[in-house]
This record gives sequence, C-alpha cells and structure tokens, in this order.
Amino acid sequence: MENLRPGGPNILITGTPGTGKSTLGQELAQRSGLRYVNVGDLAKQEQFYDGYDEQYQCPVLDEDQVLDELEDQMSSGGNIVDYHGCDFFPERWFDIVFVMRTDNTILYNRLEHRGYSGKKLEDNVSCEIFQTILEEARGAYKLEIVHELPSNTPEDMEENLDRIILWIEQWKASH
Ligand SMILES: Nc1ncnc2c1ncn2[C@@H]1O[C@H](COP(=O)(O)OP(=O)(O)O)[C@@H](O)[C@H]1O
Repeated sequence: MENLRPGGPNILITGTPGTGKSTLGQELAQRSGLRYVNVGDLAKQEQFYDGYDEQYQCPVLDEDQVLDELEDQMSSGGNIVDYHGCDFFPERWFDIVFVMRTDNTILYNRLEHRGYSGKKLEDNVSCEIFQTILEEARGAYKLEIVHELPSNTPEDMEENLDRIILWIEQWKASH
C-alpha cells in the first residue's frame, strides 16, 4: 500500500473519562516517538469552545475549530489522539481506534478520586456501563480497526503498550 502518512500511523485513543486514555497516550508517545494530542487540552488552550453546557457545567467543544487546527498534522501522520468522543473526526484520519474499557467500580473510584460527584459521576459511569463510546466508535469507523483495550490494572497498561508498539512497528514495516 502506498504510504500516505510519512510521519507514521494515526492512532485514536478513546473511551469514557477516567479509563486511562491520557496515561496510555502519553506513555505510548514517549515509547514510540509519535506525537501525543490531547483534544481536551488543545481546546482549553486555544479556547475552541462554542457556548456553555449548564447541565454539565462545562464549555461546549467547537468541533470545527478542532478539526481545522489538526487537519495538516493528521495528514502528515504520526499522531496519537486522545478524546472521550470519536464520531466527529473524519473517518479517514485514523489507521486504528482503541476504546479503553474499565470495570464499573474501578471507574467509579477513579472518577470520585478526580473530584467528580453527583450527576457527572453517575453519567460517566453509565456511559461506561452502556458502552456508549464503543458503540460510537463502531458506528464511525470500520469494525476491523476498532479494538477494545481492558484498562483496570497496571498490568493491563503494560500489555496495551506492548501490543500497540508492536502494531506500530508492523504498520511501519508494511507502509
Ligand atoms: N490501567 C490502569 N491501571 C490502574 N490505574 C490506571 C490505569 N489507567 C489509568 N489509571 C489511573 O486512572 C486515572 C485516570 O486515568 P487518565 O489517564 O487520566 O484517564 P482519561 O485520560 O481516560 O480520563 C489516573 O489516576 C490513572 O493513573
């Protein structure tokens, strides 16, 4: 296959908040040399917001501004994108999509520790129980590129890192 991404593959790491996307994404970037892109942080830094969600007490992401900002670097390749949503990105951006999965009680404890409470805590745990992000990913990308990753323990993290590093090496060898 012709290599359309000189910088390497583009990897999407998605999942419910608290499932370990940024921990995995940052470590993966260090080990692989690919660039880590945290969409939430980018939006905050650049103020890519469009209004305010009173119910969830958080700003609303301006998706178009995010897409415009990232288009060039996504075309070059070599990005690890971290976001708790996935269906507003162009399908063509990603070579592989990982959906992090965490058991309910573990996720509950992580989010409580993060300071979430009440509706925000319950809604995020429900999001995981109903596998909302997994369904979103399956609806937005080819099924064969969408993979669930268990993310409960440090051992899971190590296994996930090894698996993705191997996949990156194979991708590079075949492109
Ligand atoms: N596989 C794992 N095993 C144990 N703890 C983890 C694992 N992945 C993440 N964590 C912990 O869970 C919390 C949330 O992780 P984080 O990477 O911030 O999630 P996200 O980016 O998906 O919101 C952090 O305290 C992190 O250290």
